[in-house]
Amino acid sequence: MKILIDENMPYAEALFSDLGEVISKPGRTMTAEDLVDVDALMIRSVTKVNEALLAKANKLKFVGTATAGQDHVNDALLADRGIFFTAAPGCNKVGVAEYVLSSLMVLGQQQGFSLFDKTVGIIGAGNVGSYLAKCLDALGVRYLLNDPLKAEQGDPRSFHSIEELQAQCDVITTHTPITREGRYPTHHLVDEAFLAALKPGAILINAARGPVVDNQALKRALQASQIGEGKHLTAVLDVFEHEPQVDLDLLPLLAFATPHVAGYGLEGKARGTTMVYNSFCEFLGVDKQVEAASLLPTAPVPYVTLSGKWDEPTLFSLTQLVYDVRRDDGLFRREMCATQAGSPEMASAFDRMRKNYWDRREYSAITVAGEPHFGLESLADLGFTVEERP
Ligand SMILES: NC(=O)c1ccc[n+]([C@@H]2O[C@H](COP(=O)([O-])OP(=O)(O)OC[C@H]3O[C@@H](n4cnc5c(N)ncnc54)[C@H](O)[C@@H]3O)[C@@H](O)[C@H]2O)c1
Ligand SMILES: O=C(O)[C@H](O)[C@H](O)COP(=O)(O)O
Repeated sequence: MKILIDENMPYAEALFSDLGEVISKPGRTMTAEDLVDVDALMIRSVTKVNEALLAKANKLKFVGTATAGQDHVNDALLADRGIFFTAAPGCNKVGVAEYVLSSLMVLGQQQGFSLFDKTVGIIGAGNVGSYLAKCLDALGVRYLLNDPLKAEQGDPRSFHSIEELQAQCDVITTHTPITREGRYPTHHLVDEAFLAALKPGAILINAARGPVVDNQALKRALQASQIGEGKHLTAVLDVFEHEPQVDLDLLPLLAFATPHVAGYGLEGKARGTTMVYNSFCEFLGVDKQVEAASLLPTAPVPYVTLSGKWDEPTLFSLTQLVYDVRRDDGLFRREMCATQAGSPEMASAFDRMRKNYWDRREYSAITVAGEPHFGLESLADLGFTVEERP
């Protein structure tokens, strides 16, 4: 059996080699030719599964994407051809939420505000949005949820309109799929009118899909904001319209910019790979299942002892010890600015940074020890492993 995998899928080569012959290729440039005689295809978001890719897929029975987003896969086409399809919903929700928290805490330090005083608007209350809400609950930070689809499905949480978010929220963060049809399309959900209705000083974060935000409208709004016209806005983008190409006029206007790595924790990638692996084993009727946690190394700083009840600066230190968005932002800007807009070198640099991504961890990789009254419960709710000491 031949199994074709994206080379940017940690742990996949070792796991899938147990089940067949593994061929590993860059996901973005896979072609129809690569699928000749291939039985199973394991991908990430950069491989478009469409008519063109499947044109020579004479043996394909299974496609697995180790990602939450599924917009790169024509699932109706796979169903038509009787090809089994599976994804990894929720695999990287923790990483994305920790990306948002890092961005807000660093911005708080730079702009002189406390996250605890802010109201956060979460657009899209699925896996990522709900996990972020859980983290904000742990910290006691106010938030409003917007998700008309969940509201219509009878989700018992309290949902708010976009207008309510725009009027009340200091931060708006998008966690929807990219959709162009239906009653609630998300393509350019954040457009000129959306931006004009934000509170002065608002922060916008997009770690969903690039085209959820109209990048040209955002650029105009940020340019106006910079020369003191319009309202003062701050924007953080992990995803871009037309990536791996990046608008070099937009880049300097962003507070933080990263190459679609918000969900790139080692845990998230291991979960994505094992979810697809486990599903493939079930599909084959093979009695094997792998726990993502069993694949993970110990974190570089696995244990921290608190000397007292944590406060905001301690929370900053603890969370940034795991993930500081400035690390990715700095490297990304250097890499992008060394290339020409629209060039193949820019696309290569974008993908290289993702392929060679560092071993980022989630809060759970650190055990925080302290006395019971040090506020360990909220840290546990935030995702840290905690150890109570008498
Ligand atoms: N940057 C990254 O690394 C990264 C990582 C994970 C996911 N993502 C992206 O984020 C998206 C969300 O991830 P998830 O795991 O939470 O997906 P999910 O499917 O669990 O949740 C998406 C939610 O968005 C809601 N939604 C759809 N259209 C909406 C609209 N118009 N307005 C408000 N809400 C709407 C859905 O009802 C659903 O509850 C993914 O589809 C993917 O595109 C990016
Ligand atoms: O949808 C997701 O899960 C993420 O956006 C995505 O997986 C990011 O990583 P990639 O698949 O592009 O490597």
